[in-house]
Amino acid sequence: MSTLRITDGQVLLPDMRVVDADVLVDREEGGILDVGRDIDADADETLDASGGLVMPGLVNAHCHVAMTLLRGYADDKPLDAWLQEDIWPAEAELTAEDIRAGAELGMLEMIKSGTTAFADMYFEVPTLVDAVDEAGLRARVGHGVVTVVKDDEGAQVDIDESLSVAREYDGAADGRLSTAYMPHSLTTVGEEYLRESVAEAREDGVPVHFHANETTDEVDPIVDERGERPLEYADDLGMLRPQNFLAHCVHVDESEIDLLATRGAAAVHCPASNMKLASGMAPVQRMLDAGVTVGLGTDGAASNNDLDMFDEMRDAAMIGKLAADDASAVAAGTVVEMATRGSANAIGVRSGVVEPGANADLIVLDLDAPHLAPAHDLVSHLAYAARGSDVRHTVCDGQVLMRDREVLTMDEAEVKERARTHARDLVARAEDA
Ligand SMILES: N[C@@H](CCSC[C@H]1O[C@@H](n2cnc3c(=O)[nH]cnc32)[C@H](O)[C@@H]1O)C(=O)O
Ligand SMILES: [Zn+2]
Repeated sequence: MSTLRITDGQVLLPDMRVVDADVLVDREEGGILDVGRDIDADADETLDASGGLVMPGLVNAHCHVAMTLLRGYADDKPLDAWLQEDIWPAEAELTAEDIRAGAELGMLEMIKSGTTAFADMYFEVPTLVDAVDEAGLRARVGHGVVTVVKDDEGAQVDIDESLSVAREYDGAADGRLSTAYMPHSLTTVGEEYLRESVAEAREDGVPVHFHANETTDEVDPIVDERGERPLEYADDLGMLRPQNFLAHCVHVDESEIDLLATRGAAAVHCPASNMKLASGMAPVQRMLDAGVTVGLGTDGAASNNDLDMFDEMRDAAMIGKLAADDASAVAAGTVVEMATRGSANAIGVRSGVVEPGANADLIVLDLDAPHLAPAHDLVSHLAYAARGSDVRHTVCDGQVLMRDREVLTMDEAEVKERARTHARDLVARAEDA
């Protein structure tokens, strides 16, 4: 066996207690072996965590990672106009090389800000799979399907692509990659297409991930046309099942919250995107109280505009209190749980906790910054004061991806330069089209 020992730090345990301990990791299997003060083992590699907090890597449960290329390209518009006027025309020009450049930039940002696993809905999944493999992260990936603007043949091609990449790449990158079938939303994919394709995914045991109840503009037409709530419709289509996870869930009523809880489908809260597009305030505390699994995601960088999950935790706590009109709602421990175990459960990976048997997806946060002094309560700091730039080391699947703020799996300067070039050319093509 080959081992990694993370030494001399404090460790955040699954019950949110912080203790002085080392963590021993199996580098080959990529799992956590032991957590404790007196582990009796010589390790092949060590990582110094003195003055730091060892904690689970954050899990970004809803993202479009290559959208980093469109960061700052179109802001200050509601969802509909933003997608139709700016984002979709630009995305129509995307090439596989663009996706690769954008995905590498996004993963560089994730590794540097302490995210070790993510769920991604986008195009050119085989290219993303390669990029994830090289970056060393863990991901559940899928091809986003939109049928409404396509003829029947085009719609079928899109669906087949999504189902076939889900089948083909599950378990790739030494098991760090998993997949899902990803119809974009209940309004952008037609009913018959959804009914058939979701049944097919289910037969194959493939999870389903989609955007749901993000804006009232998306909810109202379903209610008007069908006389039922969107999640009742989704349930009728077989889309609310335990492995499945829904992005946003902003405008959900009590009956829909109950449906999520009883069916066991997870919600992924995306507070920054919901605020920026003025989509609304998700009833996060009510979903948690009802027993819904809630994860946390950034959504794409074009509606956030970064992929820093520490930012997202703070946003979730803040908007969660406003939504509940209660300062005790969505408390510090709740958002930390949401960004770690909640997200991991939502996307179906055994990460998000520092305990023996879990995936060795860990980060070490440097506690030395002025904004982290004094240290009355480290869980409070994680939710309200820490930043992605406080992350010192990042480990995924037992491999050190960043040591002392140096990313080992990518050339940072090259990745940034390539992304700048691809973004500039992409926007020029979109504006010529
Ligand atoms: N194959 C589809 C693409 C779907 S990928 C997923 C899509 O989600 C879009 N997207 C990004 N953020 C959001 C959001 O907040 N709500 C809904 N869609 C979003 C993103 O721009 C991308 O087009 C097609 O042919 O158009
Ligand atoms: Zn999204």
